Formats: sequence, structure tokens, C-alpha cells
Amino acid sequence: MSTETLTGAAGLRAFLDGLPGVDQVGAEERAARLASRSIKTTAKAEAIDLAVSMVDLTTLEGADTPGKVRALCAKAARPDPSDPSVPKVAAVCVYPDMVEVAVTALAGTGIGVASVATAFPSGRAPLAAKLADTRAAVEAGASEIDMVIDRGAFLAGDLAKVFEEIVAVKDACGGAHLKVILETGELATLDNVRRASWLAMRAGADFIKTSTGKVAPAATLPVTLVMLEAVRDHRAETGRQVGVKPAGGIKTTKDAVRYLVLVNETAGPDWLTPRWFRLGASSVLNDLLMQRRKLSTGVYAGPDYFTLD
Ligand SMILES: O=C[C@H](O)COP(=O)(O)O
Repeated sequence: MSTETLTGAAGLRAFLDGLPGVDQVGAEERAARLASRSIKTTAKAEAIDLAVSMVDLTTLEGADTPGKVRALCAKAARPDPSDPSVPKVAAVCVYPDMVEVAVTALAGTGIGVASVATAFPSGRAPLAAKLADTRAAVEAGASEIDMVIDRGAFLAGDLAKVFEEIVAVKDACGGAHLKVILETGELATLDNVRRASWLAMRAGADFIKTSTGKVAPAATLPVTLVMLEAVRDHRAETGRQVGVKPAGGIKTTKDAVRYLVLVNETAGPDWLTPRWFRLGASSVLNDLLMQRRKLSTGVYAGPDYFTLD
């Protein structure tokens, strides 16, 4: 079915209702099996650097200050100041009012500035306010917008409203990439995760993202598995590749490596680059740096060694 025929509410519903159901038990078993895979030390070193390069280093607190954002940007560009071989992260993710600070601090680094928008994290605001929020972030220099879907509308069955809102925000993004946050912890079932993934992709999402980090559960392996299957099948059907970003609650190197194994086994190696896969996290970077140091020196550097995320 083409995107055009989805604009009618009935066509959209028929399309989403026609998606096969998710085998919940199967998805959980498969995610658990992949999570228990061990990888060789050399592969682990490569996986750590790849994971670092995929981090959207995030601070989304009411107490964020320009100073904190500048410190985060310095860390994004040189995660370990004593070791220039550590790659830089993919992007820094902040609230719209901090975009200008991040853009200035990251000038010349090639690191993206992502901004949450559309009344993050609840998404409860009129569309005009969401569009103004988006435009303000883009005008301040954000290269990526992380929007939230209207979960209330989705769960009430008003799929056309969710679809049209994504289309409008995508338009307001101009040249900025759009990540669509499904807030999977509020969608109740993996079937809903699959439906929301397809809805977002058909509405123009460049990335689909699991969570805001403000709702539990945030990112999980089974949810990310379902989203990876969706982007894989979407590319096979339409030719358009969409990225995936698990976010929230990813804290350890072990977690990060599990996600990379899942990407490789589910969507395939085409997604194993920061262009198509991101890890949204406020604190995983320090653990990646500690494990990286341990692999190269054999000595475990405690958390005090690295600056706080
Ligand atoms: O998008 C990223 C999340 O907001 C970060 O969540 P986290 O603090 O659990 O890592």
C-alpha cells in the first residue's frame, strides 16, 4: 500500500490492522537468546568504539544549565581527554532552549545537535504549540528533532491524528532529521509497538525511537527487536531505510553490546552505523570508557576516573 492511500483514516487503519501480530513469547525468547551471546575480546573492542560513536549523549533535566550542556558537549567531542583514539559520539540531545548553547559548543566537530520537541515528554499540547516548539529548535540550529507521538490519541484509536501530526512536524523540521518517539512503555503491547512503528515510518520518520527516558519501562530488547524487524521489512517493501534509537535505561557496556548484536541479527549490518542506529543515554558513555580502558590496559579504571555524564 502506498503512503498516499494511507492519508485516509480508514486506509490507515486497514493497513495497520493488516500487519501480522507479534509473537510476544517468541520475541522475548529471541531477545533473551541474543542477549546471552558472548563475543570475542577483539570484537568487543570494536563493539565498544562503535557503541561510543552511536551515542546520543543526553541531558533532559529541568535543572540543565548552559554550563552543564557545555561540559557535556566537551565530553561528546573528546570522551576521554587522555586518549584521542576514542571516537566522538553521534549527537548531543537537549531541550530546545539549550540548542544554541550546544550548537556553539560543538561547532566544527561534526557532532549533531538533537532537540526533543513537541511538548516533550508528554506530548500534551495543541499542534500549533508543537510545531512552534519544533521550528524554534530548528531555527536555533538543531540538526535532529526527537518528537513524541500523541499516545493518548494512539491508544484511543485516533490513528489519523497521530499520523497527521507526524507529517506536520516532519514538514516543520525542514532539513533536520526527524526521530519519532513511540514511548513504548505506554503502548501496552508489542502489537502496538509494531503498529506505531509502521505508522511513524509511513508518516515520514527518519528514525523511530523507543522512549523519552521519563517513563518506565524505557528501552527493552524485545521492543527494540520488534522495531528493528519493522525497519527491515519497511525497507524491503518501500526501499526507504529508517533508523532505530533505543533510549532510556541503557547504562552498561553489556547493555550496549546486546543492542548491537540485536541490530546485526535482526535488521542486518546495514544498520550498524551511527547513520542508522543510535543509543539514547545519559550515562552509558562512562561505562563504555571504563570497559575500553580495561580491555586495553587490563586495569579497571573506576567511575571516578572519568568525568560525570
Ligand atoms: O533519550 C535519552 C534518554 O532520555 C536518556 O535516558 P537515561 O537517562 O535513562 O539514559
